[in-house]
Amino acid sequence: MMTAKRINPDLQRERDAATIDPEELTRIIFDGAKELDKKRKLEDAVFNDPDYKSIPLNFMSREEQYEEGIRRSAIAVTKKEALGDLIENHNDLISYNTLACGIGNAFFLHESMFADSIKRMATDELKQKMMPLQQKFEIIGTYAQTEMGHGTFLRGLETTAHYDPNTQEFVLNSPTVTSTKWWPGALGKTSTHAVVLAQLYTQGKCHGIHPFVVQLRSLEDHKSLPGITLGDIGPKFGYGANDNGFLRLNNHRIPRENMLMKYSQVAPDGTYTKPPKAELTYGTMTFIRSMIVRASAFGLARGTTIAIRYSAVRRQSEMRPGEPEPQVLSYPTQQYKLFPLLATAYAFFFVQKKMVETYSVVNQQINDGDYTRIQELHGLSSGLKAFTSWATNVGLEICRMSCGGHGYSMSSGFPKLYVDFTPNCTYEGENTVLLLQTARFLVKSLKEGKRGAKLPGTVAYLSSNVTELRARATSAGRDLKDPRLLVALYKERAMRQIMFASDKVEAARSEGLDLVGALNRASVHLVRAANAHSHLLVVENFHEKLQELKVSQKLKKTLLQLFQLYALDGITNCSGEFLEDGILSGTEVKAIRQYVVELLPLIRVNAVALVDAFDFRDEVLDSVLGRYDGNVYEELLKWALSSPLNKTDVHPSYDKYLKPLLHRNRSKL
Ligand SMILES: CCCCCCCCCCCCCC(=O)SCCNC(=O)CCNC(=O)[C@H](O)C(C)(C)COP(=O)(O)OP(=O)(O)OC[C@H]1O[C@@H](n2cnc3c(N)ncnc32)[C@H](O)[C@@H]1OP(=O)(O)O
Ligand SMILES: Cc1cc2nc3c(=O)[nH]c(=O)nc-3n(C[C@H](O)[C@H](O)[C@H](O)COP(=O)(O)OP(=O)(O)OC[C@H]3O[C@@H](n4cnc5c(N)ncnc54)[C@H](O)[C@@H]3O)c2cc1C
Repeated sequence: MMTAKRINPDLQRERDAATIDPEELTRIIFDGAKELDKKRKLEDAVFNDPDYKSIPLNFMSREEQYEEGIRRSAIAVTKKEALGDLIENHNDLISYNTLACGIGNAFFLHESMFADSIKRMATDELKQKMMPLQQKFEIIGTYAQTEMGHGTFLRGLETTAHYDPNTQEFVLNSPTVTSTKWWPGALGKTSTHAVVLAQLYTQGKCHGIHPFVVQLRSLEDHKSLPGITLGDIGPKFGYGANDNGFLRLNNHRIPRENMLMKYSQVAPDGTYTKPPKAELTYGTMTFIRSMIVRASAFGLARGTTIAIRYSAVRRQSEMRPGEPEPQVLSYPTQQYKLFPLLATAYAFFFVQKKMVETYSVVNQQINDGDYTRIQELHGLSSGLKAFTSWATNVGLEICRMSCGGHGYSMSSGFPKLYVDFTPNCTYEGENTVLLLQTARFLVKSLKEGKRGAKLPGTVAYLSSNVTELRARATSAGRDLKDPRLLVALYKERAMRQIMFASDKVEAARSEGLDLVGALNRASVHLVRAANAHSHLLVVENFHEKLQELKVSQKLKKTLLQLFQLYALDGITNCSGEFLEDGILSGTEVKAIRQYVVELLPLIRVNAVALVDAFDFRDEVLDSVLGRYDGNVYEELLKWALSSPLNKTDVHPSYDKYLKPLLHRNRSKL
């Protein structure tokens, strides 16, 4: 990671003063020395390969970005084969693709949602036919669910698949403008196939949305097939290299076997068999939601790395005449902007591990036909996806602004980081909608808990009552920095928010509203409750990790400080919810505000080491401000000089427009 170049002395001083060894922490983040070694070898394989060099994305047109994305994605597939053991699991594959494809992985959906849908929901016969083609990249697939008119409300999708028993085919149609599939990644120009979600009609009855494998383009010349109209939806906020697309189907026929029929079936004569659980169709979305928690951790880690390194290098404002200008990292207000986000990034790293573990356990149970934990997984993944992606989205903007003017330059890396991250709040389930799903599960769990039912792990606390929770908090003592007390406080806050929202639902019900109407009337409270619950899970999990980790005393102390900062700062940001039921007194909230300020200089000692521990190579960070060597100013100048506008001293527009303007009165003189 370290280059032979001179390290900026301010940054070097920060590293020399650190009390922790960042490498010890890096090994924890990346699941041990072996995995870390693999990650670094993968990075070497990509960054030492000249085929993966591109000119900066910011200097390319959209068409050039798309072509470059395809070029890199295609060579990544072939080069991957030579990497052997370096790609052992799904995480390795994602890491490799992210590195290799750089500006945009054209095959993300091919290897995730398309492959997962088939593995999860196809019959064995269809799997045997499709999976080798998918794995060998003889076809390219995507996931076409969202339509122009509906993304959230899946039951409202309008694409139809009518079964024709005479030919044993489904006939697919886009009956309205709003039924046009719209947004799916790699749909416009790249994919040859898609898993298409459509309303299934057989024997004159609609059975709701079901997934079908549909071929879109010829495997000979890549032309779209008859009955298929495809295209790119145009430039977006970000993701310039990706061809998010539209699709219209006009009497397009596919064989009956192309329906994903593991759980629900249409027999050759058209007889329909429903799935054991309708939600099984939604499993692929749950899988990606759990991955977005990981993306949130990495996104915030990247933003804080840039902002904290740059803040150590940047000096601004003589405090007293003649004194050296301080590093901006020395200002408490700068620390207050950045260190809670740094602590949040660590909290998210730990919770994403928990999310992935829970996902794989429950997913295995589902594969084995045990559906008892589907709802818990849905509540957990929806809540954590929304909670973490929103926090990262907000955090990245704070990081950018903390870099002053240079944060606004593309060279900072923030514009691309932000525009590519922010759709995590929208795709794979819009965040408000997902928190409402979590809340629905919480309200139900609270009710069941009151009836004495045994509740699953993440909501087990809802079978207690607030008096018990308060007693537990009291027995933890009243040291407001004690992790056990902090977890107990968050638990009571979540419980009370859930109770409050549930009471509002009940009140609306008693006024005669049906459940849906009552949930809608109480929805603002429900979102708050789901947020409080997800916040608790992050805090509680961080605390558990602190207890489990076998690390040096110095690192333990630093992680404890990060935990305290995360938990205490979280309280100050939502203090109303802790005050309104007397969970904390006004005096205690004021004390907590002061503790947050007191933690800042303690974290400062290790701030640079803590971001170094995220182990982003400069090529990955792609930021002049966040460089490991801190040589920001020299590189800013180089970056500007490489701008195409600076290719010539006099731009052609001078002769076209400026000269006629400037010289227009000359003849008159
Ligand atoms: C480093 C890592 C990199 C990673 C990078 C990532 C990049 C990613 C790139 C990605 C590119 C982007 C790719 C894309 O964007 S792909 C498109 C993604 N689209 C969406 O996510 C659509 C969001 N909408 C829905 O999911 C549903 O329609 C919702 C959930 C809103 C409502 O649904 P619906 O109106 O039908 O139903 P209902 O509310 O009456 O509820 C009915 C019942 O169903 C249960 N239920 C609902 N859902 C689930 C579930 N999943 N598991 C288990 N259960 C579930 C629910 O609890 C309820 O149960 P009950 O209460 O009745 O018992
Ligand atoms: C970059 C990107 C990539 C994408 N890739 C894919 C892909 O590969 N495949 C695919 O199928 N789709 C894809 N999508 C589509 C994406 O999944 C949807 O946009 C997303 O699910 C949100 O749905 P929507 O656009 O209908 O939003 P809407 O539901 O229209 O949301 C608009 C507003 O309405 C609110 N709202 C909606 N319903 C409710 C409710 N019930 N209660 C309260 N508030 C509500 C929302 O909170 C939001 O504020 C992609 C989108 C983007 C931006």
